[in-house]
Amino acid sequence: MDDTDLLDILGDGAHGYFAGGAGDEITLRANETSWSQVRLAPRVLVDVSERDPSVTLLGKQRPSPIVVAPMAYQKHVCPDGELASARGAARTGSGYVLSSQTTTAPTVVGPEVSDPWFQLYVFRDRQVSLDLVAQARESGYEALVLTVDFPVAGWRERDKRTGFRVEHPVALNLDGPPLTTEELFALHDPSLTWDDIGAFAEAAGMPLLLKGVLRPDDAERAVDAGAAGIIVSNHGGRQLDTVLTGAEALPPIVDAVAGRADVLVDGGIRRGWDVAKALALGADAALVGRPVLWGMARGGEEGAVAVLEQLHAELDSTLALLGVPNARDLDRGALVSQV
Ligand SMILES: Cc1cc2nc3c(=O)[nH]c(=O)nc-3n(C[C@H](O)[C@H](O)[C@H](O)COP(=O)(O)O)c2cc1C
Ligand SMILES: CCCCCCC(=O)C(=O)O
Repeated sequence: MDDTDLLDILGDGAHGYFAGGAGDEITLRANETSWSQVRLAPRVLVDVSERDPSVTLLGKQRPSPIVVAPMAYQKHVCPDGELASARGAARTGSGYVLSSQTTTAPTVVGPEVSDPWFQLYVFRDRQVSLDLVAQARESGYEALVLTVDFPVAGWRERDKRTGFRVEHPVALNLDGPPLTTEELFALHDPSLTWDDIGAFAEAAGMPLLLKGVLRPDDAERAVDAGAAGIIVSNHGGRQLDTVLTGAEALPPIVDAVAGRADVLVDGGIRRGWDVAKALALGADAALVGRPVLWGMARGGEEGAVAVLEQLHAELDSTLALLGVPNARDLDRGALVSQV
């Protein structure tokens, strides 16, 4: 996809922050290529005249397996910020996760989309995080996504070069001039451990998902700690460079979890057939990040809708051509290694 216009639209600082990854950006690139290396094995002569992309998530039927990933500071992408992405999700039947680094209040975004989830970071001032949990619960969010792959920020050379400064996330109630990403990231609590997860699960009062898990043993520990779901993710290649990709990490995690919790995946999902591959490898849903931001940068809410509509149309085409008309029937039998 030609994205040379994005640098002009966003400028060097914002473009570097939103598009960039950690280190040499090896994982950032691998995220996309590893989906393209998973090969589909279509079945022929199947009646595909009716297709159904719906899936079950947290015990509830959802119209789509596509979920908009939590992403920070969206007013730097387009003036409507998180309202544009949330409305895009609502208009296309996609799921939606609001970042705790939102530039639009959770109370304002929540009513725009059905069954939104709220993503949480744990700050050094734990009360700030607990207040956010209470706010999410009172605003009707369906689930809490606790991101666990950010004890410290990744080594992000683009941000170091540009010194990009961020409009304050509304949920943090900060005064004063905009901060650099490094200053904001320093608010994180690097001492968070498994011992703390139970307390957050209890405070949540709603299903808890852990986002940023890449190992089967950690996934099992998350389930034992009470997680209702796991999001297999390397944070879009923005944390530790050269780690494994979502496509690589997913199958052993699905096997380890063995149906005891929902498993979602993200990183580099760019096409509807990537979504189908994620489901075939055992995911219950797939999150999409940057493509939604690029739609917003080009066309605000309409741009987000266009990106999500295209992903859904590609998924529909994949279900038909693969000979698996119902997304919930996708399994490893649809992949080359199983033929
Ligand atoms: C600009 C940007 C900001 C992000 N902010 C958050 C965040 O606030 N919380 C979080 O859990 N993940 C955050 N992520 C990670 C995404 O939720 C997701 O894991 C990743 O973007 C998926 O990869 P993709 O962009 O290749 O689709 C962010 C990603 C990007 C690109
Ligand atoms: C306390 C600020 C943390 C913001 C992290 C946003 C993010 O996840 C990312 O940039 O990646």
